[in-house]
Amino acid sequence: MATVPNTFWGLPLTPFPIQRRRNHRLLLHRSNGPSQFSISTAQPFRSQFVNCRKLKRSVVSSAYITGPAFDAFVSESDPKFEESDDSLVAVQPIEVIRWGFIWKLVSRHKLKLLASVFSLVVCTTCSLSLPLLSGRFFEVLIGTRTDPLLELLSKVALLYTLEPIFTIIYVANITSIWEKVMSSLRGQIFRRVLIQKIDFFDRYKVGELTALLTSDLGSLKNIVSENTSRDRGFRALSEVVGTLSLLFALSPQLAPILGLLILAVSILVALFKRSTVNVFQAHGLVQASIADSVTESFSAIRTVRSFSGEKRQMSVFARQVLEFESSSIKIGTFKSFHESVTRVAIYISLMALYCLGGSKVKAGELSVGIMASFIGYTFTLTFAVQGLVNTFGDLRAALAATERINSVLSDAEIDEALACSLEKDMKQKKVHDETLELYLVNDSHEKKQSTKTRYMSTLKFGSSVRNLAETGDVCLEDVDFSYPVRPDVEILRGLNLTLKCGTVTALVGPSGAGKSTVVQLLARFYEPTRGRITVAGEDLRTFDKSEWARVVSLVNQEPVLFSVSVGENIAYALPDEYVSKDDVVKAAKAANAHEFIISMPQGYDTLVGERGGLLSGGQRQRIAIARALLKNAPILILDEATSALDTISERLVQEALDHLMKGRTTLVIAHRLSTVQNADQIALCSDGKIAELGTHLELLERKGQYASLVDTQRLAFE
Ligand SMILES: Nc1ncnc2c1ncn2[C@@H]1O[C@H](COP(=O)(O)OP(=O)(O)OP(=O)(O)O)[C@@H](O)[C@H]1O
Repeated sequence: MATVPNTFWGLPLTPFPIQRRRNHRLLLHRSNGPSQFSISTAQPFRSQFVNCRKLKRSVVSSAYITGPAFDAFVSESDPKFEESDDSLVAVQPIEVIRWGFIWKLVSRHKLKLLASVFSLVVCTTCSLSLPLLSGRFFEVLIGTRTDPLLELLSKVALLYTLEPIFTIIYVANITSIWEKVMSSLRGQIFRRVLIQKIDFFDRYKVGELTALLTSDLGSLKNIVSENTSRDRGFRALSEVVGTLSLLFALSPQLAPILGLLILAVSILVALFKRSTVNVFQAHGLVQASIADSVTESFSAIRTVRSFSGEKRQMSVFARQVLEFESSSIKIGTFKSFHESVTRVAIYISLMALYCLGGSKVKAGELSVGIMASFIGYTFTLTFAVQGLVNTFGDLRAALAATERINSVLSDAEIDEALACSLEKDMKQKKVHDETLELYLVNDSHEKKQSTKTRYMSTLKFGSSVRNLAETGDVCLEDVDFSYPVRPDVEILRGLNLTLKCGTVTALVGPSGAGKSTVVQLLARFYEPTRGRITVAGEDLRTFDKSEWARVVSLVNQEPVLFSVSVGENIAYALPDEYVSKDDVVKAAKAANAHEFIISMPQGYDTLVGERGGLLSGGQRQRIAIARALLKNAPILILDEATSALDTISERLVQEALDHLMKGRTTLVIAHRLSTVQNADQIALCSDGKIAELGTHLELLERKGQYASLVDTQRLAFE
């Protein structure tokens, strides 16, 4: 990684408008300095897509289509529906956390694994040798054994020295392996959430999704990180196995007693495991809802304040905390009950050992030393078994959490077109950031992967998408649409609309008519349930999704900014490319944003706060416009601001928008008369279709819905 001094964004200055620099293998990273970014040169990605070249090419004429199979407009053949084997594989859900996958991640660290196993064996051998030596020591003291005391003591001292040293080696290695596995899993889960279809985000709350990556994954992490001590996890398991083997070797008559003890405890563990599944699952859900409630309260703090809603939020939070409390108490009760029963079983076994072992010693069938060792081993076994019980409790919680993660992130909900685009981008090394190595684990079902890759090979991307978008009309043809969360409510019904290349189309209509829905379809957040969208006559679904995102700029009424600096927010226009400070400044100037940016304390380095909360509405708008200018996409979708901007701010925003719209195929959800009047065509959306289409004067003359909207000022005209 090299740091480029004296430049704000790190690259030589380039003329505006911004040219897309596909050859640069550079990415921005925030460095410590106030006004410079360090640049990482591209690291070659270890390709996870080894199957790509081996693909059958028999279906290259097909395209990957995420819409319904019955779409009569899709002329090209689609392997998803042609090849029954592959299609079956494609719809089988693959769990994001599978034991096979975890093992694959663990086995990447063979040396550390070997060191862990070796140190575990040494630690266990040391621990298990001590009761044996104690028995001998006892026999030497009472004179039944003649071993030199010093030799015995030095053996004990050696064990006391080795055990802590190998404990360090064991804990350090196993922790390091597991933390790396957890990082990969975190990455996989985050990626899996990111590539879900948009309606997934309509169904799950942010808090619930956050909980998957925090508390749920935390439970999985605890299986190892909370179980590295002597009386937990693998060490406990190895001590149980080792102790039992030693006991059987020392006294085959007494060992079954302790064997019974283990059996009793194991049965209890199994019963505990079965009885607590639901309790742990419910506990996880309550925990997630607490996270959700906190996120919601704090992110909507201004709304809470404005309604004096603090008491209500406190009451909602308190209800959830009390639920959490009662579920935690329930779990505690289960644990305590289980612990007591386990202890009773152990005490009974110990009593049996004292009685039986004592009588054998008295009868001369067992030496005092072995009996003493037995008592020592019984305690070792007691602690180890108890530790195992606790580990099983953690395992239970981890299994419940894993089940929750898998059920939420079933890959049936993945936006396959987006997933394919992302994979292709990484395959073609368009994304250059060594931190992304975290995601380069081939977790896919191989057969499914090859099906996906075949789809990928048929998508239009790169310059072909850009050329089509720059030269062709965008047409919505007979589009029907229902939101997946409400499939029975038809929002669009046979909507037809052509956005002529390089012109401005104003979309107007009453609230709830479906204007924003049209925008969401054009942005490909959703796919039409019937009909199609074409660009220069080509079905949009045959386009690579990421490439489509690169040729469309969306500017919302209330743009959301990231909680980074102003400059970084503008540079987000080209997230995978290197952006020079000059490019950013030019875009900001064209968006009438430069003056207010440089008047801020740290200029372009000023942080904008969460969701841009430290800026005014007009400033946020202008930064969003600068971002769109920098993106320089040929298609522009604009939701005009209705918020009460002051006159100066509104003029500045309007000028910036005029600049932005120039020469682009633009769809604007229009709220201002000036925008509507200046548009090349006006489309009136009503009842899920375009009811009227024409220029301002044409539509006024028609004296239809548009004319009455203008009369009643319901377009929020100036
Ligand atoms: N994510 C969603 N899931 C389910 N239904 C939705 C979703 N978004 C919008 N709707 C519904 O779709 C219908 C059309 O909404 P849309 O936002 O497209 O209207 P609009 O014309 O843009 O309205 P406005 O001018 O008030 O913004 C509404 O009835 C709305 O409730």
